[in-house]
Amino acid sequence: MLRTKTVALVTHSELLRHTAQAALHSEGHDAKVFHTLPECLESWKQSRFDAVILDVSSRPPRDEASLAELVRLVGREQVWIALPLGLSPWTADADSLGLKNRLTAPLQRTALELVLSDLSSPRHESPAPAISEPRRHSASGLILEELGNNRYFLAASQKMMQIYETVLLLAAVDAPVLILGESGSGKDVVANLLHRHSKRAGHTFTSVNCAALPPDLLESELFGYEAGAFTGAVRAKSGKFEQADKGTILLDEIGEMSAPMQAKLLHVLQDGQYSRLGARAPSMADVRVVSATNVDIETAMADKLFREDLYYRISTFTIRVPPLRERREEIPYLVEEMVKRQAAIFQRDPVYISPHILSTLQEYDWPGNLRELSNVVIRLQVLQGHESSIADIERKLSRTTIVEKVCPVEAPDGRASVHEMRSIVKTFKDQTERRLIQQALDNARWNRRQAAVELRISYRTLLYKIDEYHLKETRAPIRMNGEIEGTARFLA
Ligand SMILES: Nc1ncnc2c1ncn2[C@@H]1O[C@H](COP(=O)(O)OP(=O)(O)OP(=O)(O)O)[C@@H](O)[C@H]1O
Repeated sequence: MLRTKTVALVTHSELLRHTAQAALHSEGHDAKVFHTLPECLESWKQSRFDAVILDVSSRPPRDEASLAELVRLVGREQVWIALPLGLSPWTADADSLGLKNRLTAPLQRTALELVLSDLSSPRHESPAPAISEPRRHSASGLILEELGNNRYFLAASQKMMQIYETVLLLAAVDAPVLILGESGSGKDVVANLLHRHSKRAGHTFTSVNCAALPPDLLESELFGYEAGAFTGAVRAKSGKFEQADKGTILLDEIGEMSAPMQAKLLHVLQDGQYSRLGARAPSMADVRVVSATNVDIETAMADKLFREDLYYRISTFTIRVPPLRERREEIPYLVEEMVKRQAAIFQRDPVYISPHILSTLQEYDWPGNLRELSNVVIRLQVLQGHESSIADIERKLSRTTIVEKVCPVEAPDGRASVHEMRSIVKTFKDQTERRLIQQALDNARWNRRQAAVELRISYRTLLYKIDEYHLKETRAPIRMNGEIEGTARFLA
């Protein structure tokens, strides 16, 4: 049976205090919350706890001596430190004390769950160093795998960890895989990972964007051509299927492949043979075919835009990569990794990402997924964490909030028509205008001329607006003697 654990949390954040207590209690554990390290140390002397989480982002006073003492008493393995992204003096303390258990601030509930699952793991029965393996960083619970050319696969959410497990399973079988997901969500990365874990890893991984080329060009790109196969084909050229011999080919954006090309590809997949354009004899294709698309392939089939028989050929297994907005808990880890890599590229220190920026990044919906996130991180690195780097995102976020407030009910098809959008914008404009005018009038104690000057509109316009918005004096008028009507009566 799982033993109840007591986790000490050093934080200044009330929100985290509540989240942590709720998370720990719901799992049947105890939480002790302290504001400072000395308080935590003092309590340890009374009764011990199983782990300490130090939340540095809430800016507790820095206290190296107490931290060192706590680490000595509690044990390095039992201390987790939640560091903000980028450089922080606490990072140096954590380094010098050899603290390997690091979490990313602001702390999330999932991070607490990680600490708990780590506490329940066998390594805590017989303490062993928490040094991360090259691939799995058990302390922070993420998977980070290099794919070459500064590309990597990072998984820190349950959903992406499951994808990683699925990829390992599918890598062992040589069957076609179809990867679905929005643009920029990481389909290419997943295909690459699949290749690297397969027995084909020693051979080429290549990808072809099926939407980028017209059918004829795509055919020669995939299968190659012989000299003289068409005007301009001076020399023979190998195609991607040939170049990827014994390796893996990714047919990216397959959902947008033309009908004639779909028919040709189907033949290749059925017979395992392809022919260079103009060739007399076919060649054998020893290639694993992985396909990817962001098109809704089922709708494409229903609309007769995608062949059903081809679909069944390419989709023995299907992996759905979730959009970033469905795995927001991963954003701090992704940002940290991206910052680290961008800093190395720009030969600068990793930029400090403030908790405010990080929470903004976590709130945003990321229609461009990780590609968009990566661009924002580049901006942050170049502009040294200046908040202007995320001005666009903040604008889009506030726009969403306004629309949600003004039009909380979604249209049946989930979209708002142009007409609805106009009316939303007008409602919002009217509400704001009304509020501003009311405020100016109140400030001017309903002296209309003064309010008009303040609002920089004409007196006539103001009168018109008062009428239009049915504005009324909300304060009691001031009498000539300076007493407010009513108040004077009350006092009397
Ligand atoms: N799990 C991940 N870990 C680290 N980086 C990732 C991950 N997923 C995606 N990326 C990065 O995000 C960017 C977009 O990823 P990728 O090209 O794989 O997306 P995609 O779904 O294939 O996009 P498209 O549909 O536009 O081809 C790349 O820079 C990639 O390295």
